[in-house]
Amino acid sequence: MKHKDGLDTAAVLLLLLVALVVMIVPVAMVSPQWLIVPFVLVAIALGTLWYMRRRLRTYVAAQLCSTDFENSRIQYSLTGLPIPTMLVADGRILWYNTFFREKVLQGSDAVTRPVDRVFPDLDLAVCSRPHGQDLTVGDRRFTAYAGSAKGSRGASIVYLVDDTFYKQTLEEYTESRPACLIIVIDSYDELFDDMKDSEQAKELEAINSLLETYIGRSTGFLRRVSNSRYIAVVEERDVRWMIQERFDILDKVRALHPGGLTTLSIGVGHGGKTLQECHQMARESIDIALGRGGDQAAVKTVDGFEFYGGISHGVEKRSHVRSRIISRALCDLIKKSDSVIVMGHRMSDLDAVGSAIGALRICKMCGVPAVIAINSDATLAGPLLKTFLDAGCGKDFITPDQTLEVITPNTLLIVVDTYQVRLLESQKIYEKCKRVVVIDHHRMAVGHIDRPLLLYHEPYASSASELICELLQFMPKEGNITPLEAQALLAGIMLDTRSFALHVGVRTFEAAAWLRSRGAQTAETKLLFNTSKEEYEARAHIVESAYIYKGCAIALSGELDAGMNVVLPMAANDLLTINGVDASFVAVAKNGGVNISARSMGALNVQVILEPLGGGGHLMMAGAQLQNCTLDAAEHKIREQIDLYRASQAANAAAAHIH
Ligand SMILES: Nc1ncnc2c1ncn2[C@@H]1O[C@@H]2COP(=O)(O)O[C@H]3[C@@H](O)[C@H](n4cnc5c(N)ncnc54)O[C@@H]3COP(=O)(O)O[C@H]2[C@H]1O
Ligand SMILES: [Mn+2]
Repeated sequence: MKHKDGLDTAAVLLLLLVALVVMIVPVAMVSPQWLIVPFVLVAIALGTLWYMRRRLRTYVAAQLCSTDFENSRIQYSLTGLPIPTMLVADGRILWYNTFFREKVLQGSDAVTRPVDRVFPDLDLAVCSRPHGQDLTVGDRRFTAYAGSAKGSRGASIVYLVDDTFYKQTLEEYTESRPACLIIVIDSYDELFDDMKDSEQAKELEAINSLLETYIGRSTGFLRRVSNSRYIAVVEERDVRWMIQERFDILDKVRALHPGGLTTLSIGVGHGGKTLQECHQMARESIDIALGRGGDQAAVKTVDGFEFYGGISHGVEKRSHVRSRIISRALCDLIKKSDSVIVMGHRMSDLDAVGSAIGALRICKMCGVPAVIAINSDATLAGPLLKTFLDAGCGKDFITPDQTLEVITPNTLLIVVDTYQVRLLESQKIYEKCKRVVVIDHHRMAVGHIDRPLLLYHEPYASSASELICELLQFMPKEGNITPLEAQALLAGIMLDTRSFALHVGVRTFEAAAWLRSRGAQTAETKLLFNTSKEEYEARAHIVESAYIYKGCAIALSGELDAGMNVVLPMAANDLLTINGVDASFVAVAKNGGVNISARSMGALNVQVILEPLGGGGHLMMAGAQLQNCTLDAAEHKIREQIDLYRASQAANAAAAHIH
């Protein structure tokens, strides 16, 4: 019936056309003004054609795609093929078989229509490749293959293989891969110890119901496995939205208390081959999340770790018992060694050298030969080193290369004040020493020393010197540190706490009091921080040039004279004393790169801000060294990270407001 309509229309149109031609010639000759009539008629004809194009197409399709093929062997061979097939020429659809009409076009017609209108995603060039092209039409999924049709010039044949089932299955497979989450309530014991049972129950119920709703959104389940620990097994699709929402459960739990008392840490393992592997990855992730101070999510991926959150202060969580155990274990390890090398981070500072001196004392008390490996020409602790050299302790300090000859398989390396391989004073020593101990207080970051024999890592301690003090206090009184050594350790603590202003806990004062009892003089210690007049001037100059951006002081400076490195961190400290400054960033050009020192009063986490730039450190003290970078680029990067940080802070405040 439809086809007949099409035929009628065509006949009518043809008649109209003939009538037109017959009319135009005499009219044009006699009275040209009447030419308007044929033009109107042409317009009507075209309009009708446009209006009827659908039916016309159906008609043409019926003519072309019918089952009689007097003229085409291609069509003949393709019609019987049980695969949807079409012929395309000059970007238009020329022909298709009945399967195509039914399966792909759902019974409608598309002959003569442009291919890119009917299938906007179809790319013939891509289809011609061996793997074809993925094509979605309606709710069906196809793979389209194309080839040139022999015998019909320039035309291509397009086959569509309907693999909806396989593609959906594959998608479902990837989406439903297992993933594991380990969730820990940070400082659970400290938090719940002083609470009444009823308060505990209320607190737990709030956390539980938040967690249950969160995991309830997923396809998986949640189990509490110990007082402070939960395990959730979910699917890849869930991890995706969790990452997309940047684990906002952290914010919700933090918002339970105005002061952010309750926080969570989450370790995520996904993408592993088995559930077991994912669980292992989640365990590694939670370790690093806790090692960085908690209140954050760590996700282990193939390329390493990614971190989300982590904007609040950690809660101090240490015990004397642990220090005693570590102290004994360290002594055992030292006594089992032929020799010990103590080493800090590159560009050693008072804390690195001070804690190294303390560690050296432990070795001496264990009766094992030991040295400190240090580059005395690249140090920020010049005055301290000089004091020791003047006191006749020169043989305790040797350059890293000199130690290489004496290293045996039984040499112990004690790394202090850093946990990162790339920041070590000497990579060579690290590579050569099989047995390593790490004593550090920095938040853990990617690229840390792998599997040390012993790890004394307390992100809540003020300094490495404080940690060493704790260990020394469990050693016998006789033969313990000398007054000069006590001074070195005190200097280390004072440096990292900015003279007891920041990051001090009860334990810091305990350590300082003990050092005092061992003969450390505060006034003399303070002298170790003195600088030359030139350094003082350079520092004042940098401070002068600073400007405030979103509550952060930013100062830039060209290259400083050699040996003036200490000016950079000192200027950053100075800037913090300005009213209304939450954090300071000082960037100084150095050997074609830029060194950055950042300090904060605690309202901002400068570690989080500098980590994307390849730096790190602490909540209140961080640094970064950018290679091949101009000052302008460094400034831009710093401001970019401040923007991001401030934005996430604002988002957090909003979340806290809702609760
Ligand atoms: N690429 C990177 N990746 C990961 N972490 C990185 C890093 N670059 C720097 N850091 C960390 O950031 C912290 C701050 O470094 P910054 O050089 O500003 O500041 C250092 C040091 O330059 C500064 N300093 C040294 N002598 C000083 C003095 N006489 N007066 C004032 N400050 C001094 O005291 C700070 C001691 O900080 P601390 O050793 O605990 O921790 C350091 C360092 O370990
Ligand atoms: Mn240090």
